[in-house]
This record gives sequence, C-alpha cells and structure tokens, in this order.
Amino acid sequence: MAYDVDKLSELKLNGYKPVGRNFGGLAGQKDGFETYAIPKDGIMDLDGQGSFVRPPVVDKYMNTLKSFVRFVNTATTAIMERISVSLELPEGVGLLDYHRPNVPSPDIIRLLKYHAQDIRERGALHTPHTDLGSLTFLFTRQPGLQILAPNSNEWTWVEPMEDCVIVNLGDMMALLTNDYLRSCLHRVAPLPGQAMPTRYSFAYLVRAENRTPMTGLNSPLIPVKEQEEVLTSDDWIKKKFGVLRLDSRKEGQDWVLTGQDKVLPV
Ligand SMILES: O=C(O)CCC(=O)C(=O)O
Ligand SMILES: [Fe+2]
Repeated sequence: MAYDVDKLSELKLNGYKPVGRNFGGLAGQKDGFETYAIPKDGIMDLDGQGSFVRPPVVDKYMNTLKSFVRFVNTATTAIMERISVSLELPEGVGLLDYHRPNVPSPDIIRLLKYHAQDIRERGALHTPHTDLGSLTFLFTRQPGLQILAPNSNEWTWVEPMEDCVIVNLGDMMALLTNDYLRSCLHRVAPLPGQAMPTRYSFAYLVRAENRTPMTGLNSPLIPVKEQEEVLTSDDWIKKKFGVLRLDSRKEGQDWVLTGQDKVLPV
C-alpha cells in the first residue's frame, strides 16, 4: 500500500491507516475508520522534513496547510499561556518552553473518515481513548463525538457548533502536571437509534517537542510524584501506539489507552 503510516514513519506522523488496524470499540473487534496523517515538521520544513513523502493532493494544498498550522500554533500559544498562569508555573520551565511553534515536534494533522455501519451492528467505531499529545483541535460538522466526564458512567454527546472548534486536553498535559489536569476520555459512536453514517472530521494534534521529559512541571499546585522511570515524549508516543495496535486490551494497559485506570463503563 502506498503511503502506509506504519511504514513511512516510526512515530506514525505521515501517511495512511486503513480501516481495522487499531483495537476497536467493540469487544473482539477492530476500529471502523481510516485516517491520513500529515506532519507539522514536513509542512513547515523543520528538521529537514520539507521533502516528506506525500501524494499530489497534499502537495497541492501545502500553502493552505502552512496557514492552518500557523493558526493552530497561535491558538496553542494563547491556551498554554493561560494554563501556565493558572498553574503558577515559573518562567523558563513551563508549557510554552516545550511547545515552541518553530521547533520540531511530532504534531500532526489527522484526517478521519468513519465508515457507515448498519443499525444491527451498532457500536463505537472509535474505541474509548484519550489523545496522547497535549492539545487536540477537532473540526467536524457531524455529531458522533462523546466524552465520559470524571466520576460519571454515562457518555455525553459533544455537539459540533458552527464556526467552533472542539479542544481536548491530552495525556501529555496529565503527565506534565502529574494528573492535576486530566486528559479527556472520548469515543465516536452512532446517535441513539440510528445507524452510523459516513462521517468526516479532522484534527490538529499538538504534542510536546521531541524528548520532553514526561513528568510534572515545577509548580506549587502540581503534586510531587515518585517515578521509577521518566519517559520522553517520543517514548510515550511509541508506548501508546503499541497498545492501540494490539488485538485485545491486556490487563493493566487500560491506563495507556484511556489515561485512567478502570474508568470504562461495562
Ligand atoms: O472524529 C472525532 O470526532 C474524534 C477523533 C479522535 O478522537 C481522534 O482522532 O483522536
Ligand atoms: Fe481522540
């Protein structure tokens, strides 16, 4: 297969994932969506990645992609600034220092297409998960996204709104704050009583710069945590993908997929 994401880049930053390659939303099943990833470093020509392998259609929209990355970077900086103030982070060792727009990082744009599903096969096409990065900017006009709020057993629908983008916190925010901030558990499912239609969405996934230590930042609000091993951001990404690509979820790996232990309703 041309442009296979598992062959083009170790951190799965570039290329196509067909339906059914990830662990699925239903017991013993696989996922029901295809994706195409486009790397920030390639779009912005960082780290010598400007000539990344890509099909002509991606090439054609390179200027649009560049403006889109700049737009999201501006929003990211504003959000990180606000969160840094709220967390009382000292200058120089904060979130902004690990999310510098012009420095290489494993950020991607992810295009998603969910496949239609017969009403008799109803299930979540996207297994419940948290996003592995810092922030997710999600763009869609179609419903289907659900979140599981902390201490709740019920999935809540997140309705898309005109001219709005949905922003999630991902695992890296939990790791950088020793769980003071939590990553948002979500999935994509058909609406009640309806079959799943073909659904399109796209996301910009903000991730901390390569080799960022995934441990709590220095703040009076962030609890101190004893850690046997501090992963770097690249290793965290590899670990999460290792679990996503499994055929079944093994005991003790819930946390990697969902960011939290034993939270999934049965
Ligand atoms: O399509 C959506 O609404 C959610 C996508 C998503 O969760 C993801 O790409 O990680
Ligand atoms: Fe997600």
